[in-house]
Amino acid sequence: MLYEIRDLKQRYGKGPLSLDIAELSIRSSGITGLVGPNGSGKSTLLKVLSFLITYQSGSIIFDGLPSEGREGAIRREVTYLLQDSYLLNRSVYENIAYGLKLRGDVPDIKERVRESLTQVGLDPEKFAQRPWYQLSGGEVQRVALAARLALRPRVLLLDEPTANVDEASAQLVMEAAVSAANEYGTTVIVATHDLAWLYEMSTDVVSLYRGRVVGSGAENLLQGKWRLTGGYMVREFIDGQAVFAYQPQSGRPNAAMLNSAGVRLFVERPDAAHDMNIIRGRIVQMTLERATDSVLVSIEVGENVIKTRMEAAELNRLELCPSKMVYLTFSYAAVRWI
Ligand SMILES: Nc1ncnc2c1ncn2[C@@H]1O[C@H](COP(=O)(O)OP(=O)(O)OP(=O)(O)O)[C@@H](O)[C@H]1O
Repeated sequence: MLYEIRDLKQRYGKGPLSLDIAELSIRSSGITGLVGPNGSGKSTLLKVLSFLITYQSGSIIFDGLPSEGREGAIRREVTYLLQDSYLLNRSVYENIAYGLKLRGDVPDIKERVRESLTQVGLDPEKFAQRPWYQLSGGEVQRVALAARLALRPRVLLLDEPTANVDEASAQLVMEAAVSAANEYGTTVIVATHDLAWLYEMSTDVVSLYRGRVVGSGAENLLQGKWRLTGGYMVREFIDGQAVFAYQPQSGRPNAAMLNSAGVRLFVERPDAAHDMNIIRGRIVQMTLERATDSVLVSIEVGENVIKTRMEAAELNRLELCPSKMVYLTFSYAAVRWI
């Protein structure tokens, strides 16, 4: 494991806790996707992992040793790419060479710049001497990534790296990050809403909600208005369908998680069963998931998307494909309160 976090609490000023993580491990050379609604703490966690901000309590073990007192040294091994990158007011070449020159330990800077430009899909002959203002938004983001890859970082932290770039650039950014993990053993951690990152590229997924780690990604967050009716919790969707769950044991329910493992799909309406939800939805996406080698199926139900994993053979047997209507079943007990 590269990071081992225990009992970490972080808040900005006198505000509420923005991170409250009992335990989280991030393995070396993997691609970890961070997922969660806006404000759930993804960017804050990236900043903590890069030691750019401090936390109030808890501990982080980095590479087997406590991080306390080593923050400066760790910061040199970690590099951080934001959603919108800024380049120095110089050529592409100078932007990438800058960090290498600061380090002073790279014998062939020219070659390293060429390699990293090629890695992000930019032809060095065409791009190296271009000034920054002759680049598109997607190219700026790729040059910024190339500048980080050139450093061969131990850890590459990416915060919504493909949110504001064209589709081709987004694909190249993803591929470059994956190749850094595979070729140089870089540990990649990416905060994103992009399902392709999360389920095609990631080897691990961490789900955050209100600063806490609530699962490993394929859980479904059923936010919104739940009401208590006849001893059950009920959540109505805009299409008139409703989902039932047992009441939480204690405390006020915030949001509900439905683990994808509890969801089954049928083409024909299955028979009703005791304390079992049966709802209808449309398949909107199917993604081969690298980490598990199964297929993640996303089904739209009212204003929600519910995800479930299936074996490819089972998908073929049921002849499922995007746009097909299906029935989903899950027991009332499959809904967990967080
Ligand atoms: N500099 C700051 N000062 C005060 N509060 C902050 C600061 N940055 C973030 N927060 C708060 O910390 C919480 C977590 O925010 P964070 O940006 O980490 O979430 P996020 O999951 O990255 O959200 P998004 O997907 O919108 O980027 C939020 O409640 C946010 O308002």
